[in-house]
Formats: sequence, C-alpha cells, structure tokens
Amino acid sequence: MHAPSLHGLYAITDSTLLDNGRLLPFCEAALRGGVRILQYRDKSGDAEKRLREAGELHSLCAKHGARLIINDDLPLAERLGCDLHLGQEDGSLAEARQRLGQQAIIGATCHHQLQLARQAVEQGASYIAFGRFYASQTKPGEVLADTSLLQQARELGKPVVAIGGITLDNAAPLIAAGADMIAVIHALFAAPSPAEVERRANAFTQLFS
Ligand SMILES: Cc1ncc(COP(=O)(O)OP(=O)(O)O)c(N)n1
Ligand SMILES: Cc1nc(C(=O)O)sc1CCOP(=O)(O)O
Ligand SMILES: [Mg+2]
Repeated sequence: MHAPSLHGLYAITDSTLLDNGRLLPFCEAALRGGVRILQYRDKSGDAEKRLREAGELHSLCAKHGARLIINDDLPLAERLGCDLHLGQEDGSLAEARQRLGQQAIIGATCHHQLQLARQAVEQGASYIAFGRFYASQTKPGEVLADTSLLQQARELGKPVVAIGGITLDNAAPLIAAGADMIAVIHALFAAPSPAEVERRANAFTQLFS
C-alpha cells in the first residue's frame, strides 16, 4: 500500500444518519467525491455488526485507494488490519502503536489543548485532532478551539485535524489557519441521497485546492 496522504476531507460515519442500508452507498458516494480518509464511528456495542460493517467499509476503501480508520476499538482495528483513532479515554496510544505497527495511521483527540497534542506525538500519534471549532449537532458541547490553536499545533510537526460543526460555509478559515484535514459528519452525511453526499464531498475537497 502506498503512503497515505493525511490531507483533505476526513469523513466520519454516524450510525444514526447512516442506518437502514445507507452506510455503504453513502460512504461510496463520499469516496467518489474525493474522500481518502474515512473513519468508522459506531457506538452501538454490537460487536457482530461492527465487525461486518467495518469489514465491508475496509474493502470499499481499498477499492478507492482510501484508508479506513476505526474509532475507539484497537482489537477491531488489529483484527482487520485497519488504522485507528483514539480519544483521551480510549486506551493507550503507545500500546496501539506497538500492536498496529509503524505503518498504521493512529490519530489522537486533543480537544483544545496543545499539551495533550505534545503527549500524543510523544506516544506515537500520526495526527492530532482538535475541536470543537463550531457547534456540533453530532456531539453537542462547548466550542473551545479556535484558529490560533491550529497555527500553534502545526509547530508539533504532525498533520493537524479540525473537527466539530464544520460545514461548507465555515471550513475555509480552518484550512487557511493550517488544518491539514477537516473531519466532518453531519454536513456530509445528513444528505438526502448518495448523489448529494458526492456533491458535498467534492465541494469540501475543492476547498483544499
Ligand atoms: C478525527 C477525530 N477527532 C476527534 C474525534 C473524537 O474522539 P473522542 O474524543 O474519542 O470521541 P468519540 O468520537 O469516540 O465520541 C474523532 N472521533 N475523530
Ligand atoms: C466525533 C466528534 N468529536 C468532536 C470533538 O470535538 O472532539 S466533535 C465530533 C462530532 C463531529 O461531527 P459534526 O461534523 O457533525 O459536528
Ligand atoms: Mg473515542
């Protein structure tokens, strides 16, 4: 597999928005629209469903030259040979790096704190994610991150992700401030059809050119 480009639109799935058979067609539309990093984020706790869906998405991503990042679940990432995203309460980054190997992408949630990002880099994170930048429908909570954080985070030498309430209308200042990737759920997948997901993915992707 060629080296991944940690740049551009980072799409994240949502089990509510993508239920009733929408997961695969909507994700394939996002991939057609230019997504090269897709995160499987499922909070159901249904291990059988998670294994099946993640496996299907892994094959789909391979077909499109994209990477599949599993949220929260090191054993699932290890089993499928996928990449991983860990939050502050999701286990040890160092252990994940040791188990998944040097080639794996392992991302870390750093909220709005550079100190968390420094620690994550020391423990082997491939990218550092900050948020929320705007009010999020998916994950309501205080908006604490701002664009100056992105500029400072660049000095840590790892790709920087911005997340939280990002839409086509508010993404540009984050990219201008130094976000290498913008991670999006609602503004991408709360769409009425795969065609609209593809159009939105394409429009987000264009913001990076
Ligand atoms: C790219 C990216 N950034 C941040 C998060 C949030 O991770 P976490 O804080 O562990 O919260 P959950 O997503 O697990 O609810 C993320 N998933 N992806
Ligand atoms: C999963 C997640 N983590 C966040 C953080 O701040 O760490 S915000 C968020 C939800 C992102 O979804 P949307 O694009 O719909 O706002
Ligand atoms: Mg988590």
